[in-house]
Amino acid sequence: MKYAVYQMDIVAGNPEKNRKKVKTWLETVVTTEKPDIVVLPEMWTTAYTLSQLEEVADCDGELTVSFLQQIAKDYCIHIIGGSVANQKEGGFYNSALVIDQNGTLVYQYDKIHLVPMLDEPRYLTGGKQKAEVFELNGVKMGLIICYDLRFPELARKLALEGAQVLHVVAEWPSARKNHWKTLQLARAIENQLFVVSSNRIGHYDGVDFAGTSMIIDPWGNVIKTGSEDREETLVAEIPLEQVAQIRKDVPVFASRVPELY
Ligand SMILES: NC(=O)CCC(=O)C(=O)O
Repeated sequence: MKYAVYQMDIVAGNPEKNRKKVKTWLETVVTTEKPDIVVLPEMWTTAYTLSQLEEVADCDGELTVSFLQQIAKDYCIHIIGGSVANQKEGGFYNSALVIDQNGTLVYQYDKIHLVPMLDEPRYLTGGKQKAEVFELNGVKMGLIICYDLRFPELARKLALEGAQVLHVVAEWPSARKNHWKTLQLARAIENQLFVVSSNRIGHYDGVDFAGTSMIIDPWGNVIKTGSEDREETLVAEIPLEQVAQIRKDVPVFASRVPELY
């Protein structure tokens, strides 16, 4: 399975410009790299313009869902569509989207853990649905959003349900960039799966974002990593058979004794 990750800067509060930007990137990357699956960052249509949500948020995933569905069909690619500010059920959510190559919305996940350091609890409602695994090309996968990375029990639940790849879509600040790198490696190693992340670069409202998007194998080897401050595309094939191999060689799932902890 060949990945292309977009480590992008985001135009604050301008969904139209960001959709255009993503469309241009996709048109180029699909032609030059021919990926099976692409990954976008967190809140990529708006950035953290939380005080303007009434004006900039999607309504029930629109317009972004139909925009990504059309692209997925046109280019026959799977899209881990990052997340968008999303107005529904009387609140605003940070909703991540997964669209398959037929244009079907196969999974939507509303961020469960709202991040106090970026004021999310003041403006957003936390997700109420359980996080689940989803399948693309018959491969079980998981998806979490940024601050969720700090909660190992969430990634472990997805791994126990069979996820072989964990996607992390993020707007992680530079102030805590060593946490960003270390926690991604930890989630990959402890759960023996691939971690594929897309983090934004640039700044908004006095916050610098850390970039350093990553593709990590289940041994904790970094296959690809982005810079801290440049827009980039990370491209890599991931050898999925490594997941079964490491789980055989280092059988931590078989060694667990959850009834004692
Ligand atoms: N967008 C986020 O969830 C940021 C998370 C963060 O700043 C942290 O965990 O530290």
